[in-house]
Amino acid sequence: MDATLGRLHLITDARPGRDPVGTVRAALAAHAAAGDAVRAATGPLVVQVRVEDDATDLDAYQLAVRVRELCAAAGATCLINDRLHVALAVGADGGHVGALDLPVAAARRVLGPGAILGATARTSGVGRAAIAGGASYLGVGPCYATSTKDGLPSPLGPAGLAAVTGAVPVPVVAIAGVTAARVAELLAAGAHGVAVVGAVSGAADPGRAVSELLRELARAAVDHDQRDRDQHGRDRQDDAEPARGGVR
Ligand SMILES: Cc1ncc(COP(=O)(O)OP(=O)(O)O)c(N)n1
Ligand SMILES: Cc1ncsc1CCOP(=O)(O)O
Ligand SMILES: [Mg+2]
Repeated sequence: MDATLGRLHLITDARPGRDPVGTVRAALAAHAAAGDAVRAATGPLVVQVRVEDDATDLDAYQLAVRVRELCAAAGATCLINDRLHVALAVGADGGHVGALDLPVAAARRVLGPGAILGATARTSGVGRAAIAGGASYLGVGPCYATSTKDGLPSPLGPAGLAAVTGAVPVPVVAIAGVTAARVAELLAAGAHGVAVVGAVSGAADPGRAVSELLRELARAAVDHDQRDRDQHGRDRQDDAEPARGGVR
């Protein structure tokens, strides 16, 4: 697992009437104000710059420049959705591609070996192919119904998510319809983290929404690590004990 990939991915909401830069500022402030334990468990905030499909490259670039500056000053990770030339132009940490974007292997060639590269996958087969092409994490969804993107297939739910997380060796970020209340079940299904648009952009207080998401992610990650340690402890004990009826 990539230890440096943060668990909370905030995707910008660039629909008319939204304030993506203000929301990013509020999110970065909430992350900075979170306790040390929460920040240690959740890692750096990841901000993914996503604009509407019909936005111009100039719009995308101008938003990306501002978000990249804010992220750099705060130690956050900045990724660019779809438009990898914009990622290169602003010096982002990486990018995210899906089925209608550059193929993953081509995206890897564009971004170079050191960049973070996310790829969308709804199945383990697509996920494995993306990893073979150079993806460093997978965005898996829609996990639940969402109102911020049209035309998606039916939601995978935690069971569909688990079918992917159980089959791949890279961090999985659960997306669509994610709320703080759903974080625990998503991490229990094997997700490393979550990506959100509406839960933060549509909140009355985006900073507070980020604080709640971080708190739930930290709690679930710590629970999950503890379960892992317990399980490995049991495995070690089982290995040490001779099989029943065996020679003692
Ligand atoms: C973390 C994460 N997961 C999935 C997506 C969706 O990417 P894609 O399928 O290419 O759809 P668009 O976002 O480009 O409309 C994502 N952006 N981030
Ligand atoms: C970009 C994207 N891809 C799948 S859902 C989505 C938007 C995020 O969904 P939500 O607003 O429900 O967090
Ligand atoms: Mg895309």
